[in-house]
Amino acid sequence: MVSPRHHTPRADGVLEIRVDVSRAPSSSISAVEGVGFSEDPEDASSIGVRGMTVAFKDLEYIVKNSANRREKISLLSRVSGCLYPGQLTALMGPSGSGKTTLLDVLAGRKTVGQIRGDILFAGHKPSQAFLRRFTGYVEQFDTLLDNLTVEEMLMYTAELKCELRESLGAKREKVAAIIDQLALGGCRGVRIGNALQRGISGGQCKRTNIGIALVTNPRVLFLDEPTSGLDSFTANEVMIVIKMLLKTGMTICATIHSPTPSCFRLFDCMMILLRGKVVYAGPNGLSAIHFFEATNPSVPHYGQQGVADNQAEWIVDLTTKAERAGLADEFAARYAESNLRAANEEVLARDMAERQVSPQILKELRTRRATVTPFYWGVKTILKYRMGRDFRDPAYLGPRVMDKLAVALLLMTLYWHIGKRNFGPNAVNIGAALFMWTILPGFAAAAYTPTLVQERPIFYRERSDGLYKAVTYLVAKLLEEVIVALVQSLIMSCIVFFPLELAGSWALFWYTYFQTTVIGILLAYIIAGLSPNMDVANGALPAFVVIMLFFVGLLIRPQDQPNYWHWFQYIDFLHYAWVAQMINQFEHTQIYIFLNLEILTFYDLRGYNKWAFVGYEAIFVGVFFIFAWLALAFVKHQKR
Ligand SMILES: Nc1ncnc2c1ncn2[C@@H]1O[C@H](COP(=O)(O)OP(=O)(O)OP(=O)(O)O)[C@@H](O)[C@H]1O
Repeated sequence: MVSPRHHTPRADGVLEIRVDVSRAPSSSISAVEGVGFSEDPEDASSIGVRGMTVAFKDLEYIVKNSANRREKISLLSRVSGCLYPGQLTALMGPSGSGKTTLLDVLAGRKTVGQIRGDILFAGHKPSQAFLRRFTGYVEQFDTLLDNLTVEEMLMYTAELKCELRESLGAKREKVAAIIDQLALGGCRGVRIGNALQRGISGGQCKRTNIGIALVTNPRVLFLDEPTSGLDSFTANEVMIVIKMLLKTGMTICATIHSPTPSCFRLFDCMMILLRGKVVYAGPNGLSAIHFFEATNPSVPHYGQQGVADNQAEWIVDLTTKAERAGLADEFAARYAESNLRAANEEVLARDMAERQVSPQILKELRTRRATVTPFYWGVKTILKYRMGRDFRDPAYLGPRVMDKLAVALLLMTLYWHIGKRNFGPNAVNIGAALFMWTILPGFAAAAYTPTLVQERPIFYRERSDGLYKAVTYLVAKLLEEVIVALVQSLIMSCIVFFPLELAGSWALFWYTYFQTTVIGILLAYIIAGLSPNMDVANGALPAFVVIMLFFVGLLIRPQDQPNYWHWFQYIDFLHYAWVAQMINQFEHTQIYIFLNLEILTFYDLRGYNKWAFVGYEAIFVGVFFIFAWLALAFVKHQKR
């Protein structure tokens, strides 16, 4: 895109665009006057700059039309342009014009659709891992962990995103510098909070999100509506902070809908889209206004009475009205035929040419590793920052402990000393008590779905940022739950086993319950991973558990089940758990129930090894773990 430094206003106020291609940013050293930004880190380190030219040509983005799934539509049409180091570029246009779509395409964040055209970073096609590791993307909506303070959130990201060889001290210094740079010092120790429990302000949230993107010193920073939802003062404050980042030579591109005049002035260049087509690409401000006035004689003149009297408003008014009047194609055609476009194309041709870059940059551009920290480090860091806070949060512990405690107390009081009354019909009651004890972790698994479903935007953002792999997140979440389950199961099994005076091994009684809880957690993760939202998860989990209850063995004996349902008991982990508990209870007694049938014989369980059933159930831990991983890693609910 022709940079502002290549424009001169004429005496009559009309912008004359003089392109000196030989001086336009094009090679490894950009020719932005007076700045001398470099794409070579060796040079960069000496002058502290890190930008990179992003050139894109004839971009098309094709998706299935959501209004008619049999039809395909193009949301971007032949979009070409360039982003330069040390420059702040605005992507403007009315709502729905394709700004976020273009930003996502450039940043490699699209998960659906087909992209055509070329996108080059420093003249080279980047790997997907490069985009995750060396570019920053600030989403429109905040994706922060509300339990952490601002400083913890940044340290958490730094520990997951920076190379292990960087010391903790160096990461702390980096975070301190970011806090300073983003003027977050006043709230560094304040909890981020959420809509219900207020923490930091909206502007501080936005700056914390920017801080997260800055942790690894990105070469290119993409921001989606960085000022949306902020009052004009806070919006200006955030934009000034972004503008300051240009000092490092970073390449920055932000979508912006209706900027305040002060925000608008901070942009160096802009690209305006209408219905996915470029209608202007060039310097910001008067240059754009003069372009529209010169190419569309019918547009109201800037400064004319009754017309918006600030540049940003004039441009927003013009483009929005043009879009609503169905003039998007006409505006796009005028840009396509303009000298400005021809000049832009000439500069772009230079920017697209493959250039020599340092081996270090080439290595970055070709990297295949989006995540730099190893699996164990990821698990440790997630637990370090999240677990302590969660364990102190009653809203976290409550659903994991209280429901089980209530049922355990009910079992204790309802079946008090039942194990002592070892006669016929009472054995059926003992079997029922063991049944309730066995199925409790199945129903209680409902407590584990919300965390995964609600955290999904954060999980997707952190994965896109290359913080960890799906398996790291899964193991960390599971370990955190397993610690609670371990303590909870030890207490509950004592509350139930001893007051009921049950027979057999307490270890089996406890361990089977604990193992069933772990399988329940994994089942909840599978369902959370497959469900598009909480409503589906809430409906699916109890439905699945209820189906499993029928095949546990108590409600209908396996030998009485019709052949076509017989297979189900083998995939019902609760069946194995209950059988193990029943054998544990009755293997050394001979209690006769209906028709003088001994209880284990009645259920066809006599002669089996109880620990074998514990072992069969253990297979579900492995199988469900794999399913949970597949669901988290490959089922994409984010369609962008
Ligand atoms: N699958 C789809 N089928 C049809 N239209 C779609 C599809 N996906 C996106 N769109 C449309 O593409 C357009 C571009 O969306 P995008 O989010 O990029 O707009 P935007 O300019 O960023 O808008 P805003 O300023 O409101 O965020 C919108 O009009 C949207 O409705």
